[in-house]
Amino acid sequence: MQNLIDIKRFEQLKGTGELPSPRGVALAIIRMTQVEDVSMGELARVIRGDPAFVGRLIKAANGLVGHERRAVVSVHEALMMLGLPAVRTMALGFSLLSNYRKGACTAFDYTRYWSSSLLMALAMQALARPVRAMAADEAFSVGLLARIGELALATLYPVEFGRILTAVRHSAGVRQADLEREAFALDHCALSAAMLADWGLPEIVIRAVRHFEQPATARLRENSREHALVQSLVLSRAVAQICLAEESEHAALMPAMLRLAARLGVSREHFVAACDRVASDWVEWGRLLQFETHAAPRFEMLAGLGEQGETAAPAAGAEFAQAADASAPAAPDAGAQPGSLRVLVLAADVAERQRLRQALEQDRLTVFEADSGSQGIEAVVDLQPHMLLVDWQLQDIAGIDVIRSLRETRLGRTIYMLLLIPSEDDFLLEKVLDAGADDFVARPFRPVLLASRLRAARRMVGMQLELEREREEIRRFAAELAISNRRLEEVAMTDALTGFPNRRYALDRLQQEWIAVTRNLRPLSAMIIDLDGLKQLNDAHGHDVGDMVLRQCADALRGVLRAQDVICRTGGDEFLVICPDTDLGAACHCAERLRAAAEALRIETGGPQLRITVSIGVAARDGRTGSLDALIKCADRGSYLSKQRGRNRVSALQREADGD
Ligand SMILES: Nc1nc2c(ncn2[C@@H]2O[C@H](COP(=O)(O)OP(=O)(O)OP(=O)(O)O)[C@@H](O)[C@H]2O)c(=O)[nH]1
Repeated sequence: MQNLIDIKRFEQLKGTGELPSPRGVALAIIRMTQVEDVSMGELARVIRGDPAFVGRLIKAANGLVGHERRAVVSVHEALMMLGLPAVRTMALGFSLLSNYRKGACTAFDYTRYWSSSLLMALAMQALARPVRAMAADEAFSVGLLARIGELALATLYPVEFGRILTAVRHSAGVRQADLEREAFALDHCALSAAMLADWGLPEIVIRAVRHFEQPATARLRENSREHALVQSLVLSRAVAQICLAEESEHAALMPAMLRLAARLGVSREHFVAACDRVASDWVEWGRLLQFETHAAPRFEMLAGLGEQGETAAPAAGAEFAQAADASAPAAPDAGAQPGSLRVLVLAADVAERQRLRQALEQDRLTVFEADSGSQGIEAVVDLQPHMLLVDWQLQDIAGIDVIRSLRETRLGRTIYMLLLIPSEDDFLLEKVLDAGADDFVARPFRPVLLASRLRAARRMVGMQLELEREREEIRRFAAELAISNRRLEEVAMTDALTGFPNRRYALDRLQQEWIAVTRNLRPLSAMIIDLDGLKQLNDAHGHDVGDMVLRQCADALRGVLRAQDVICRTGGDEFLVICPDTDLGAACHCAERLRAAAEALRIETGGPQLRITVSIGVAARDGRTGSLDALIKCADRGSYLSKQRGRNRVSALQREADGD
């Protein structure tokens, strides 16, 4: 991760407390789903607290079911269908969507941003099954959040980011990411990736989000899952762009999209049907989220145009055309086999290319063509073929020079290269070997000979792919180990009853906050919350009921907590709340809200309805609390004082000492 994003810079931005972040019920859902043993029943109960989220969750689950099965109608079913990780990320996405629909950056079109993100979410979901880069349930949220860095920049730097957007709009050739790096020391792609990493999304997703706007820079292996994920994002972005584009631009955008889909192994028929479904789902989602969605294009019709319009220029400003390369060499028809090997034929003569294509296709290879060296090298980067068949002389350059320069690149070293030579002459053969070709085919070109050469090529490519698969297995294994280590760490830091971070986490976190505020002289407060009379409740109703009281009280406190505060369970009936960037007055105000929430709570036990109150002590970092220990003790004494004064109240020793 270190070389993907500048962690230090991200921490600075995070430290401002102004990065888009989830709130309220969504925050509660996210915290709950971080705990492995959270029950579906508990989760469903919290989710029902947000009727808007209920609707969106059920709708997303129905998007997965497709039309073959009975529709999902309850929260419980939706949870079973989607699973915890997907629900978690979905809560995150929808919470951001609800809370950041408007903002201060006047040049940033918030509605269009979310409309486009929603389209990407739907397209990712539709592509997940045929492409198999990731589970469809998670794909939705990945699409929704893939460009969150832009929203973050609009939120953090409304004026400066607005200026950049305006500059990009008015001057062709200026790249948004370059200007962002100049102004903010990181661009929106890096920021999106850092935010997703911070929210705990899997590493493969983070890397894909980091690179999908400039896939060529990522240098990914063609058959890897990561490559498929990046390309799915590129394609989903293209679907979003075409849905939002003017009608006059549709025909120009379609061919590149169809080519990309074919390269991902998605047949034309399947892709067009998926796009039409995305377009109609988008309109429905628009209604649910109260977004304006205009009539989406009819993909069926555009696909027809795409067949005739392969050479049409991309529309001005169409970002996708840059990523998908509208001038890519002629791709095969939808017949491209998802698992078949790709061979790129570089030959100047059209008739010869045609003959080679026939022979290669008979051998079940997927054939791409180009006629010049420069076009060929671009095509190699774009298509990453398994084999290359290069003619002795191309339009602009000798075949051996193409091979030689490709062999100097990492990508070129993995391709099996055959050179077509004019005759089987010793001098030529020496040159072939010198240039780094793996084999040759001499003229006059004989299909039987080519077939035997291809057999050797297949064996070599097969061995190489096998090796890569093994490497990928090892990488995946290492990643799984890292994830399970992380889970263990999380479990060790989490209180099982409430799902809150535990005492160990609280002290670590408080220590970090203490160091941070000492450095930048910002306020910091803490509070100790102690439940009143839990022993009596335990004695009267049993320990199980005592547990219910603890859990429901914890939920109530979490429900009214501000987004930046962290609540932890530090003892049997004791909680610690860390309030960064908060002075004593503001902390007392929060404490009062927490106290009132506990008092208003009616605890359902399945038997009698119970009530509980809490005693709170508040302390802020100042000259009198010169150490972390002193801060905690001061808050603790405050809570003791609240008990002494009759419970159900908030006390702050520092405020009393100041006579407030
Ligand atoms: N049900 C349940 N009870 C717990 C848990 N942890 C601690 N307790 C109980 O909480 C009670 C705390 O008792 P005390 O410290 O006397 O506090 P209290 O009864 O809340 O009374 P005051 O704090 O004086 O208002 C004890 O009876 C503990 O057994 C738990 O996880 N579940």
